[in-house]
Amino acid sequence: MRYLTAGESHGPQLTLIIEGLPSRMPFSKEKVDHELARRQKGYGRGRRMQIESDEIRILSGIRFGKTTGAPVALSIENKDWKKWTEIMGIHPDEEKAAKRRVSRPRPGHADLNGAIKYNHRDMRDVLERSSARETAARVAAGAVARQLLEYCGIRLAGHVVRIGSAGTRRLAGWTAAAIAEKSEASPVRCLDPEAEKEMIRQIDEAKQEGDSLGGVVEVVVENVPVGLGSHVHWDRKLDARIVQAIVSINAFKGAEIGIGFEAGELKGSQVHDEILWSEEKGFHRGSNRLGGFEGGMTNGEPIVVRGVMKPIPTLYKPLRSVDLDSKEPFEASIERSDNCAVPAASVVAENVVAWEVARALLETFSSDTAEDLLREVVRRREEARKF
Ligand SMILES: Cc1cc2nc3c(=O)[nH]c(=O)nc-3n(C[C@H](O)[C@H](O)[C@H](O)COP(=O)(O)O)c2cc1C
Ligand SMILES: C=C(O[C@@H]1CC(C(=O)O)=C[C@@H](OP(=O)(O)O)[C@H]1O)C(=O)O
Repeated sequence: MRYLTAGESHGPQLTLIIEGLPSRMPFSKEKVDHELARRQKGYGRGRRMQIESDEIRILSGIRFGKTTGAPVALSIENKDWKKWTEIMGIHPDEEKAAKRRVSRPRPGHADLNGAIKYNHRDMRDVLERSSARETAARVAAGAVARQLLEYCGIRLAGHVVRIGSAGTRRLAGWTAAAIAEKSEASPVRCLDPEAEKEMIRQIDEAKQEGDSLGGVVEVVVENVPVGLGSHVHWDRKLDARIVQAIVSINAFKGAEIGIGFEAGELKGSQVHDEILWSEEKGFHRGSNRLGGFEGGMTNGEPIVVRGVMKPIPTLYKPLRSVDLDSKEPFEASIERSDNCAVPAASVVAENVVAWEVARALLETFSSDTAEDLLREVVRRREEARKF
């Protein structure tokens, strides 16, 4: 299963094509729109999110609420586009476009590297595509994958564990359903009310100072069959593919599985999860510090993955940069921006993880129809329990 996205931040729409979904999978437009709406929310978002109201238009691959097995094409309209038609060159107004030409690279963005690489003197040709607007299409892809996971009884949830210096402790004993319910009720998608208060205070403080904040998000996937991914080759290791998916989200600088980087400070006996057996569960682990993976394969424990997002690079408090034409220094400042998008990015993280798990599911239990897939998943669960 694979997908492609196309679209600029201020172009007419985002386009998504998903290829390789099994046929007869129940498909709900409302569930995709629900994920898109979640991505738009969160404390710290800027004015653009008041303009957009993301929803998908189904263009192909779905009939009567089910996949047909053909490529699924979806689009998401950019409402803001109506104000950008001349500048974006769709109905060209060269004078207006020249006035809005971007010759001043913003630190922390793709602007300068992209301009040199693709030989653009107007960095709008870079920034339009490097914008995190594209994550709306990726969330739509994940929201479709999520419906396949749901069909196979696999549940997924995410939350924010850090914003600035405000953070929560590691979870113990939370189900995905409980994480989803509690995080949904929080403006910063945080499970701890004390940490939530401090996160909001720090976002406000940063905003007042014209600054921005990053943070850490966590995604948990439950009821995963044993053996997704593989130890046999580097690019089949599912933990590695999940890390890649997280770091591919705009502004994400790292990811860890389970206790991740903390493992470097501890002894082996404090890290590895002991293997237990019972009649009811079959083989299972006594703890889940390794986040559901050994040897690049799922071990049946929940997948736990964290990702770190840097602070938003566009600041009201200007940063020094140099003009492309004059080579004169200037101070980069802005018209509008998010000042913290960590809560929104946690929704993106959930959905890119959903995509990778669904992709691995289809590789392990290759099936033309959703019913065949479910049969294979149930069989693997049964075999693992009796092993
Ligand atoms: C949901 C989301 C919203 C974002 N909003 C903004 C924003 O409003 N302003 C901004 O400068 N960067 C924003 N970013 C981050 C930039 O897109 C990102 O830092 C930039 O494209 C450079 O990529 P890199 O940080 O991965 O190197 C956002 C990222 C995400 C995930
Ligand atoms: C449009 C979205 O986020 C945008 C991501 C973004 C960036 O530089 O990444 C910059 C801002 O765009 P604009 O300059 O149009 O306000 C955000 O609003 C979105 O998340 O849908």
